[in-house]
Amino acid sequence: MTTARELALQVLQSLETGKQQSDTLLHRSLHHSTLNRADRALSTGLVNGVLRYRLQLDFVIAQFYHHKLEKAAPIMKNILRLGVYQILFLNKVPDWAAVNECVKLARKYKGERMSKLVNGVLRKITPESVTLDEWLKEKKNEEQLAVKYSHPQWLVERWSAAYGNEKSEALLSYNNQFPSFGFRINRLKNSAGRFFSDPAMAAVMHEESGIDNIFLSKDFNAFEPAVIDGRLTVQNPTQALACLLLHPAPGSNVLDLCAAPGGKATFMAELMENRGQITAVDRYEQKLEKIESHAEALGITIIKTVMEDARSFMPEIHPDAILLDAPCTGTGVLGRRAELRWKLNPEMLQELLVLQAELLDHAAELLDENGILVYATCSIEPEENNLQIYSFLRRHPDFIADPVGEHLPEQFRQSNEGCGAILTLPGEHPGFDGGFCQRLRKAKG
Ligand SMILES: C[S@@+](CC[C@H](N)C(=O)[O-])C[C@H]1O[C@@H](n2cnc3c(N)ncnc32)[C@H](O)[C@@H]1O
Repeated sequence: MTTARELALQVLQSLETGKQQSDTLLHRSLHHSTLNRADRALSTGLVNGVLRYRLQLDFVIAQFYHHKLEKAAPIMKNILRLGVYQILFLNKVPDWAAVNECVKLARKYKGERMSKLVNGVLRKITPESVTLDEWLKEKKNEEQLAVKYSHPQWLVERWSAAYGNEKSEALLSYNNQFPSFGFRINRLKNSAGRFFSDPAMAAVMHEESGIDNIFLSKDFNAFEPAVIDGRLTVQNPTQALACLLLHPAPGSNVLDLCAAPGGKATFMAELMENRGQITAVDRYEQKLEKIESHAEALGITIIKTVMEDARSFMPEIHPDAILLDAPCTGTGVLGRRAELRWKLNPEMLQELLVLQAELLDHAAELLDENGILVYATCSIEPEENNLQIYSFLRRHPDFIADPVGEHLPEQFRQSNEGCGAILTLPGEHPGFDGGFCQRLRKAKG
């Protein structure tokens, strides 16, 4: 039988070669396993922990491993990472148990000689023998932070430059915490009062997010049945802000240019009381199927999906409003997507900036006078957010920033009223991911 640690190792190994995300792989492996609840939680915690802390774990292993770690087989690195993660971060697992289990895995997958090597390295690693501060004290500040919070150094340097050292350290720390889930109550089927009059739902730990009909909870499983039957949608409150900024009226005609998997399209349909039309464009057929099944579960009938490149899509009539939730680096959601921080690089950012500008330019052409354009990202990089908008406004003097309006919670209205933009940094507002949204209006047709 596959143990919790072996399952975690298998998921980590699949990530080395495949293109799928860790949560998809974990979900699939757990679905087919016979592990009990505690072991499932252990596998999940190990995969997420090893992915997040990879840089720090490798730094620690390198102090005790007397060969070139880069040259070790990926499975050896992953077994060592699993061992060190348990020793340093999981207080409930005794060190000897962590070591023994990793030695067994090394024996099974790499033979006796490698199991001895794993044993030799892991036995030397204890919370006392790991003196990170001492090892790092000669390094420059950004390098220290990169290892301490296990983030790529180029990102640490960007955030220190953009937000200063203190804020940047708070962001790094937040990204290693277990974030809450946001749940949106489907107002087409329910009110918040009615939803929580169900004693099974009321009994689960949850808190208000500050946005009507959206609450936060760490307990995904307890709310899953309500997600399946369409009373709830999983949505972080930051994602909801972009829809509230647009706030389409019932009966209006909205174009959602990068729509899948449909979290925002379905929220806009709920705000529109399922009256009017939302054209949901995305490039990928499989992703559009997700919007369709999502809308069906929620009882939404006004979303029409279109598979096309949003840089050339031409609607039959000009819409009243466009939501452009652009592809982005996702640096506002690194706490939620454990491996994403290692997949990003500065070249990718440059490519995305070009794509975002092209999408914005095409969206601008599709609006008539007084048409509304809301641009959103789940990034906290200024180039993808306010700087992207400054360039857009320079290229399109017919657009102006539009006030954020009364549909937003008070805390987001205060300082943002005039500029029409909201930036949330991860952890700054409890439960809110990082992200950006901007409301623009075409002043001249
Ligand atoms: C940030 S996600 C959108 C999330 C979505 N708005 C939601 O709330 O669920 C960006 C989407 O843009 C799509 N995309 C990327 N490039 C595109 C393009 N050139 N044309 C249309 N869609 C594109 C991706 O497939 C992805 O689904």
